[in-house]
Amino acid sequence: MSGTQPLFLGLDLSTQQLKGVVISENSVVVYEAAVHYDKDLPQYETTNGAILGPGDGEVTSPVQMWVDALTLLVSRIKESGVDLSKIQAISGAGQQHGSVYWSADAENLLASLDPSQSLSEQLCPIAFSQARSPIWQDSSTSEECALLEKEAGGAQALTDLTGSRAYERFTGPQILKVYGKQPEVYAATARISLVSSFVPSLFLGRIAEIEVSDASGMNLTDVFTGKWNDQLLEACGGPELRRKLGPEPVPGGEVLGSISKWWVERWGFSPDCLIAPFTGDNPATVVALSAPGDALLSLGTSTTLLLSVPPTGTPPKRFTTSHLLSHPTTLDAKIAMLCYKNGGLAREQIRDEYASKDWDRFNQLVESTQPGNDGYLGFYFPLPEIIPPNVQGQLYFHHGTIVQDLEPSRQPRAILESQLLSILSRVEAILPEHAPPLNRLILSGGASLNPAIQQLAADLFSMDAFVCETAQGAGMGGALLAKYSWWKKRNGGGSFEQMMGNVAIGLRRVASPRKEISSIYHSLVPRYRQCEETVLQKLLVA
Ligand SMILES: Nc1ncnc2c1ncn2[C@@H]1O[C@H](COP(=O)(O)OP(=O)(O)O)[C@@H](O)[C@H]1O
Ligand SMILES: O=C(CO)[C@@H](O)[C@H](O)COP(=O)(O)O
Repeated sequence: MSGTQPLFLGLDLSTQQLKGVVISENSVVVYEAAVHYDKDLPQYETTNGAILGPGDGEVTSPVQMWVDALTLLVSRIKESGVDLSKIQAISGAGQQHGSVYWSADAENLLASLDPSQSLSEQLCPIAFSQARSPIWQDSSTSEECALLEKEAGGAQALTDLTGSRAYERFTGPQILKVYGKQPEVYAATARISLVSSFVPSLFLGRIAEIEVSDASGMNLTDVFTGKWNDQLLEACGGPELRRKLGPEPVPGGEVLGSISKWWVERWGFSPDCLIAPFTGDNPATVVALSAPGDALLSLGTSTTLLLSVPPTGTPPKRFTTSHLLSHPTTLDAKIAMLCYKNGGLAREQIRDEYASKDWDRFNQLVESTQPGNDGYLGFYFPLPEIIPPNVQGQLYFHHGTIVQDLEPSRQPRAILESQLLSILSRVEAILPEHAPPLNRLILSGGASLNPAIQQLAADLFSMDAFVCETAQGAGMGGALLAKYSWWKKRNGGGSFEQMMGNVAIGLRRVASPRKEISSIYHSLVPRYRQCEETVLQKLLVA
């Protein structure tokens, strides 16, 4: 497959799957594949890629499952006919915030991998001081968040410095929990990786540097310089944390090194294949699919709204209710983000309960009801939510008054409308003053190919909605970052935009807003806000 031309591999180790996108030099998708953790690796007994508990709010994933997923994915890519020796560079993305704890043996083991044995056999469990990694769905660190905000001088002060107030899922509070509550694990931990720096470590044969944009989801860096902040490091892990995290974060598109011998000898990769830093799945999607003026709605396990903030002389405002992230390839640019935990899985629960576990039936019900749902609104938070923080449960309203029940046929529309109205009610506030007005809605992630969701999103945000040729926006971003590292090495430098040149990633318009329906949604925002106030009073869990 793909003749003699150079290929680039982008991986995305996300919540439910590990995905891979192979692109050609002109950025066309040559092959995509995925390993679904629950289905393909059932021995790890995950549900939607994760394990809940044993502690309250704890959510983890087995590190060995991710190691096995990587080799299974590479075997699928190879079996499909892709010539692995043509892959010039590998980069990718990881679900944000999750952390991997390496033991003191890890560096040596990674450096001396034996091609006659599997990665899993050689690394698991000995290379890790914790067999399970806390992931972004974890909400067990409220105590640590309060401590960190106090240390930083309050929630706003921490937000001004790092781009976010302390969030339970952010890696700083997660590390503080290990430091404070499992001192023996902390002491046995030589290095800590993000999910995004864990995967390139397996390719490099050494522990990889953390990438600057994903580092800004830790509450440990200055969002403007991209550097570790000593006060925050000390607060989350004492004097040893700097060493455990490794060097200062690196920008995307750098060359970290070449692929290790294990991959060359066992799989047939070229010894010259470059390994570039992986970033977070959300920043990777921004890099691949959007520009300032786009609202990017990622509909994966989480639902996230991402805005690319162009460089400017004035630093953008930081809000305690949203995130500002460093940008993977442009130090002065930023990414504004809203993230919801109850996204895809909450929609799936409604599909299973009221639409016979079938998306077509779900869509029929959406289409058989009217925009605005005749005054009904539903709020759905099976897991403790991020926005609004720490609410859990379900609540229905009719014209702003709580009602006990909602007809089954109205449920699919109710969940879509309330999830998206939550974003609409916030998006204006997080758009920085100097950013261009929003004029395109880009959809990505598993639900982005659903036509009922496409139309409802276009109507609700009053923008044309577009999708990419692949729903794997983060994998595509990874592949482009891989190509960028290769291109930059060949050209002796240059920006990501220069590398992209005139080759725009193909976006297809899938829905256009209908004016009369958009105005119904806009008029619903005050009512939505009023109901959300009630939700905060009734469903707050912490
Ligand atoms: N036709 C569809 N309509 C709505 N949602 C869908 C559809 N197909 C898949 N999904 C959703 O996509 C989600 C997975 O998306 P994906 O972007 O792969 O997630 P992640 O990257 O977090 O692993 C699933 O939870 C599923 O609910
Ligand atoms: O926590 C966040 C962002 O802050 C999540 O968006 C994770 O990055 C997981 O992403 P998906 O697996 O849902 O794409």
